[in-house]
Amino acid sequence: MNSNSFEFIQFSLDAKVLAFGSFKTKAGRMSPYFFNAGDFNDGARLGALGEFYANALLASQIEFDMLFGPAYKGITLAATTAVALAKKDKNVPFAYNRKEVKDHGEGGTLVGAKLQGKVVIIDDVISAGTSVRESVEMIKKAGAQPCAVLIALDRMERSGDAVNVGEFSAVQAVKEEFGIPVIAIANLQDLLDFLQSTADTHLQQNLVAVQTYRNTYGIR
Ligand SMILES: O=P(O)(O)OC[C@H]1O[C@H](OP(=O)(O)OP(=O)(O)O)[C@H](O)[C@@H]1O
Ligand SMILES: O=C(O)c1cc(=O)[nH]c(=O)[nH]1
Repeated sequence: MNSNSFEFIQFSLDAKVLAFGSFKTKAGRMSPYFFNAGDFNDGARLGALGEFYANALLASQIEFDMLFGPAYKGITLAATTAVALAKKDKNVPFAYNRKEVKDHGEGGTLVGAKLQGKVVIIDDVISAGTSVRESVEMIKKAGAQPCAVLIALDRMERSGDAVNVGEFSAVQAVKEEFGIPVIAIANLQDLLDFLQSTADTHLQQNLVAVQTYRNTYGIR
C-alpha cells in the first residue's frame, strides 16, 4: 500500500467518513464498512481531501487538461482537487454540471470552464457506473475527451445485489466500456492491509468481517 492510501484511510477513519458496523449498500448488500464522503464537511477536511485526490492523480502520471465533477458531490471534489493541484504548480480548469437545466441567465447544465482536451472525472465512489456514464456522455458531447476517472474508494466488489453476484465490478466495467483508467486513492485491499497492520486492536477486530465480505462479493 502506498503512503497516500494508508494516510487516506486513517484520515477517513478520523473524520468518521469510513465507519465499521452494518450498512446497507445501494446494491442491497449488508456491508461491514461504509464510506460516506458527504461527511468531509468542513474546510480543513475538504482541503485535506483535495490533497489526497491531487496526490493520487499526479502519482498516476496520467496526462490531463482539466477536471470535471458530476453533481452534486463531485462538484466540491473537483473544486478542492483543482485548488490542491494549483498549490502543486499544476493549475488546471474545472467544470461541473447541474442536475436540473437552468432556464434563465446563462442557462444550460454545464458550469465552469469550457470542456476541452483531456478531462478527468472526479467522484467519490462508483456503484453502478451511472454517474460516470452520464459524465462521459456530457464530455464527449462537448467535443472533449474523457481520459480517466478518479475516485476516493474502490470497494472492489462485483456488480449485482445481495443474492446475484456478477462477474466484474462496476469499476472494471467502466474501464472496459470506455477504455479509460479508474484511479482510486484507496481500495478494499488497502483497507484490509490497514486493518491487518494497525496497532489499534479495537479497529483490528473488523478484519474478519471485511475479509468475509470480500470473499462473498469481492472481485476475483
Ligand atoms: O456509479 P453510480 O451508481 O452512479 O453511483 C455513484 C454515484 O452515486 C452518488 O451520487 P448520486 O448520484 O447519488 O448524487 P449526489 O452526488 O447528488 O449524492 C455518488 O456520489 C456517485 O456520483
Ligand atoms: O455501495 C454503496 O451504496 C456505497 C458504499 C459506500 O461505501 N459508500 C457509498 O457512498 N456508497
